[in-house]
Amino acid sequence: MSEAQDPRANRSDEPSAPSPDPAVLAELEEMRSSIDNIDAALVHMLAERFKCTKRVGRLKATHDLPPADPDREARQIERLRSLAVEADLDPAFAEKFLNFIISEVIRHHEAFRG
Ligand SMILES: O=C(O)C(=O)C[C@]1(C(=O)O)C=C[C@@H](O)C=C1
Repeated sequence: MSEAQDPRANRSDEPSAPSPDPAVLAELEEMRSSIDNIDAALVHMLAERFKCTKRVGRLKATHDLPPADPDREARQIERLRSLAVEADLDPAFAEKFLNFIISEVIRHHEAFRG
């Protein structure tokens, strides 16, 4: 998107925002550093999960089992929704996130079957 199209771009006829207090910037940097650590942990955890599900996919393909198991998914969703509530995370978001991951896993499982 060009600067002209970007609604967040600073318009030349508007004064620029005052520079924030250095203490505010330091706090923002500290929080961003934690966010970066958490994002890295998420990537590593997802990589481990996909290593497991690739083994499951190979096993299912070898033994001619169906890629998807809706009963297992229903139990996973139920469990994650309840964990989300306990953790003060939106359960609908937790469910969407799990479904997003599982749909990618099923795509991998189907590719194993050829
Ligand atoms: O447990 C399985 O049977 C899997 O294939 C793994 C998995 C998952 O990613 O958790 C993926 C697809 C199934 O529908 C259910 C669960």
